Amino acid sequence: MTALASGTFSKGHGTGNDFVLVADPDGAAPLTPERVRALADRRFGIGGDGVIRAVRAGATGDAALDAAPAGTWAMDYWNSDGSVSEMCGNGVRVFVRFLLESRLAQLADGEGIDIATRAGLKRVVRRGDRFSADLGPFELGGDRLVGAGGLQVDRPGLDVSTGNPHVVVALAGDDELDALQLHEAPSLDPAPPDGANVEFVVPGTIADGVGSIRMRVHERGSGETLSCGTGAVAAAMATRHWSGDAADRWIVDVPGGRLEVEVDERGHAWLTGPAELVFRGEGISPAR
Ligand SMILES: N[C@@H](CCC[C@H](N)C(=O)O)C(=O)O
Repeated sequence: MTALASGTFSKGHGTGNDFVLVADPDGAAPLTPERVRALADRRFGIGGDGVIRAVRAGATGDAALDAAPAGTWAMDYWNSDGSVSEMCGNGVRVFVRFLLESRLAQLADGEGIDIATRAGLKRVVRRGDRFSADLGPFELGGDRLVGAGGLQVDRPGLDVSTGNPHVVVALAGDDELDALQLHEAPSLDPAPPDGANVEFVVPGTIADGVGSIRMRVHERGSGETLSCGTGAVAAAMATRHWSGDAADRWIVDVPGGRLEVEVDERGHAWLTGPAELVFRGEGISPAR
């Protein structure tokens, strides 16, 4: 078991999707899979669905992040199992909150900042205590069969890319959603080459141009989580597609709270919701 190394960290979450955040502006302390697993461990470490390093583009040691203009803040996102992902919608909003609270950036209400991610530059705008992220254009793909604990028969799922891969499955109603057992990863046939996050949704009503859905998610690299921002966008955009593009605004209720998704005139999907920091701490060296 790799113990925690010394250094300060923050713990934050967006609708219960929780992260350990560390600042490493000059890229002096790159993350490793072992260190990420130790930090994210809920019993032997701090605990989180993911670990995020704040580092300046040009110093990240990762070609996809270093492609951004030098000096841009880069979100080096890792899943709790020690794998990296291209993008995290809740993470990028919590990341900006972390930059502000750590005085690494300043944003007045309504102002935005570009953040480098492995899926390209993402603009995050402060709206009071809430943060909106422009996740850019999304892409709908083909179908694949999805099986999961509690589902009587496999269902078709729609591939959606929001920079990272998702498969969205529509269920018949709340009973079916509540009966799902997601401690094991859903089966995907055919299996996507890089794995996928899987969202199960129950479409609700559409009124006055606003649709609503309930969602549960099994995340690639983290298991079932209370929320997934890119997953909420994927779920809303799949449901929008199934509805014949009946609404551009969607309310997404997840076990950890509520997120909003809106498609703008350029076809970009915006994700809005809370971003909280809950504590800051000091790691203790294993040599102590
Ligand atoms: N929870 C995140 C997504 C994190 C990455 C995901 N598990 C993956 O591997 O793609 C979100 O809020 O988007």
